[in-house]
Order: sequence, then structure tokens, then C-alpha cells
Amino acid sequence: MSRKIYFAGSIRAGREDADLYARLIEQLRQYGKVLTEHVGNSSVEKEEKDMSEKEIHDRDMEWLNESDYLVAEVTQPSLGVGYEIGRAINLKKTVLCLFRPQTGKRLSAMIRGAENESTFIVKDYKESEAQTIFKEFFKEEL
Ligand SMILES: O=c1[nH]c(=O)n([C@H]2C[C@H](O)[C@@H](COP(=O)(O)O)O2)cc1CO
Repeated sequence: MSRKIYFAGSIRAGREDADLYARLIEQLRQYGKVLTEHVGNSSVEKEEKDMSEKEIHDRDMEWLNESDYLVAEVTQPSLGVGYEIGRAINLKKTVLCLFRPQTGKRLSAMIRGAENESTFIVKDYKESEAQTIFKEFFKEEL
């Protein structure tokens, strides 16, 4: 059975990390089908310009519903990503949040404080550690 992975990353809250999202999505492809590849696409906002806000929201909620995992890059704080994380918890998805402390940012307590060592994992990381983190995360989730 192929896993379905919903990748979440900032769009309107700032695209500074968009290239990193694309590289993480590329790595995640080894572990399953990534339903939200557009999050790493530099022209996402242009491509979705003909969609209404409701169409974007409803499409993403459908993808979240059918996914097994939510992987969120949470360094760039985003309302949309925070919302997706909350909805994923409600839907009983397994969640992995990735945060880069080297940026000097501080992760919200509402994310870090939700860690439970099984279905909600928060990892401080550097990009060079992502592959190892994914390997461990998906091994434990076999
Ligand atoms: O155009 C969009 N397409 C889209 O899929 N999203 C979803 C996926 C991202 O993980 C998340 C980003 O939210 P925000 O735009 O608030 O940073 O919301 C968000 C937007 C714009 O808010």
C-alpha cells in the first residue's frame, strides 16, 4: 500500500522557504505519494489564480482527508499551515512538524506543546538531517 502524504508549508505567509519545500517534497516521494506538490512550486499563486478561496480550501481539505500523514515545515509561521495541522489532529492523522531553530525564530507552543512522541512529532532540524528524520519517521510508521 502506498502512503499518501500531505505536505504543508507557507504560501501567503511568505515564500522564503519555497525551494526548501520543493527539496523536502522530492525526498518525501521515496516514502509515498505527495498530494500537495504545488506547495513547493514557485509559481503556485499564479497557477491557482483562477481558483476561488473556497475551491482551494475544499480541495486541500479533501486531500488532507485522504492522506495518511501530514508533514509540515513550520519554520515560516503560516495561518494556513497551523490550520491544516489542527484539522489533521482532528482527523487522527499522523503528523510530523519540522522546525529550523538556526533561523532564530521561536516555534509556537501550540505546535511544540502538542508533541506526544507517537502521532504528533516535532523535530528541530537542519536541512542535512531531513533524510534521516524521514527514514526514522516512516520506519516507525510502517
Ligand atoms: O493558494 C493556496 N494554496 C494552498 O494549497 N494553500 C494551503 C497549502 C499550504 O500548506 C497552506 C499555506 O497557507 P498560507 O497561505 O496561509 O501560508 O495552505 C494555501 C494557499 C493560499 O493561502
